[in-house]
Amino acid sequence: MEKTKQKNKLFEMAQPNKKLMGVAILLSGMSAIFGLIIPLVIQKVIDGSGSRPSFAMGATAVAMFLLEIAVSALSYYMLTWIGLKMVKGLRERMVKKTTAFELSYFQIEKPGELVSRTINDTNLIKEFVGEKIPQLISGVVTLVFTVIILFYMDWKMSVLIVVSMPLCALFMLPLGKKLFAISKKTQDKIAGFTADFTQVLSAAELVKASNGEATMVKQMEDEIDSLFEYGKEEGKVNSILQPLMMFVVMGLIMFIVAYGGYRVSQGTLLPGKFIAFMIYIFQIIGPVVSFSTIFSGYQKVKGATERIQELDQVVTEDLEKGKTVEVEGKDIAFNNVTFAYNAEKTILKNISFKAKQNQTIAFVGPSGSGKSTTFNLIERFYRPTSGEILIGGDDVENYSLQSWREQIGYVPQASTLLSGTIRDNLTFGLNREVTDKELDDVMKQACGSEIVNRLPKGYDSEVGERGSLLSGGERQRVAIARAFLRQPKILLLDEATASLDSRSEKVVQQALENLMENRTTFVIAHRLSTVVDADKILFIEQGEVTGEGTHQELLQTHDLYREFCSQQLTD
Ligand SMILES: Nc1ncnc2c1ncn2[C@@H]1O[C@H](COP(=O)(O)OP(=O)(O)OP(=O)(O)O)[C@@H](O)[C@H]1O
Repeated sequence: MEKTKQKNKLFEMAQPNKKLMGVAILLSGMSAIFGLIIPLVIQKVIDGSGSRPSFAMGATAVAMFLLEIAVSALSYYMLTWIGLKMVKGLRERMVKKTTAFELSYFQIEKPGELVSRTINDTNLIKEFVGEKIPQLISGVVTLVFTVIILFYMDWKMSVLIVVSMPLCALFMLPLGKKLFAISKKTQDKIAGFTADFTQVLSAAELVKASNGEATMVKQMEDEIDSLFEYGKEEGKVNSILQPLMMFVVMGLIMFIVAYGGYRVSQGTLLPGKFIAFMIYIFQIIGPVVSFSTIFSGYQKVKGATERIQELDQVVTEDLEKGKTVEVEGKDIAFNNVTFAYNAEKTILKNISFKAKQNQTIAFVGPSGSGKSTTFNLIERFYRPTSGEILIGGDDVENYSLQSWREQIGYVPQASTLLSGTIRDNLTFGLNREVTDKELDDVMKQACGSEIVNRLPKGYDSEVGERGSLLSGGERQRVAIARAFLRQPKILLLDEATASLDSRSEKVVQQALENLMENRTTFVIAHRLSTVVDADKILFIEQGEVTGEGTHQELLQTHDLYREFCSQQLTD
């Protein structure tokens, strides 16, 4: 029961072209039948009533042979195509699905696991559909027809073969099962290895700065060692399985040759029939041997499908559900918002505040008090556990995520860029053509014209992996220009602490001030000038707003704020 369910799911997920698959299967069966006719023709040619082998018979054998090759090639190609198409569909589905996962998934799972599922697991499925299914179909057809023909030709010899088949299986089955167990462990290990290795590569800076190379190499070596051990185990089983299979098959053939030879010498079996019989035996050896690999292939595919299906359980975002939001002229408010990432700890407790259009609201407070979490809620990466976020008095949940996020420009503390060109980074996610004039304008507003002028290829210069070819200040300005290009109504700024030198900082600060003009801005403030200029400051301690007002008001009423200003804020 379970088996059928899994298989159905695979086909449901990958949606193969059923008609084409039917035709390919039919062709595969036909090629097997052509192959079976050939020995019969050969028998007729040899035993044909004492006369010379006829030309027509010879030509028929050759024609059958050519037909078998042509039909089998066509069916093989069609099934490979179907397999590839299934993998293409599965990969597209997985990429679409994984990019829609809620942010929390990426904060827990290792990205390498996903990469392994999308590449390795789907490849297993392709191999199964493209190689094992054709083998299975032509194998079954060949086996069934061969057994019928053999019985028709000589039942005594056929009984010998049919009885010995299950005996072969008896030897193979336990070894096949062992092989499956090893291959499953290997697949899991490969996924883990991919995950860890991807992580090491993406944290190269940290690894180098902490002299962590040796530790990482050691960790990778351990994984490579266990893959080596599994490989050796698999090799051992195979090294027994292959000769054993050969031994059994050769034993069977020798027995049949001896018995058949004896019958020919006694005159109870015609030589042509004997040769045809032997050809049939050779024809079914392949399929019988391949059944064991099909069995283990199916088990692997089952594992792969299960892993892919697990992804269906992950919660995804529906970007388009809801009305299109219009922010112009509306207040943004938190109404008694409480939030917890998990059951262990409540991070924000009953937060309420209101930002009028184009006001600047600054969040100040000790590290870990929940400032970035507030941003996460405004971006709607997470939902409040209770309470609501309002736009013009209406719950933001009523509006589509896509239209909401279109209204928000986010400039993080240390801007990470995508690998690609400056143009790619500026226009990323935009669904329209952008002219160089527009890019010039936004780079100017972001005080970044000189970055583009300096680079030989201008906007088409590569920024390197995560923007590593640019300086921190340059990356910031590209990120600010990106925000300008979107013309967002709401701005989320996470001010840099001390990562930039004073000249860069001044330029970046100027760019940010340009950006903040005529936008409702929420800023995690680390600078005195920002809090002095802010319309409202929210002092957050352990997830609670303990002070609210202008800089002057808080200076007078809030002891910790006063202390904070003198110790934590720069300039
Ligand atoms: N994805 C997450 N899952 C679980 N807990 C989290 C997650 N992100 C943050 N936290 C926890 O939530 C609390 C508030 O974190 P947050 O990043 O909002 O603080 P912050 O005020 O922005 O701190 P900082 O000024 O140091 O950036 C911290 O205790 C943190 O450990």
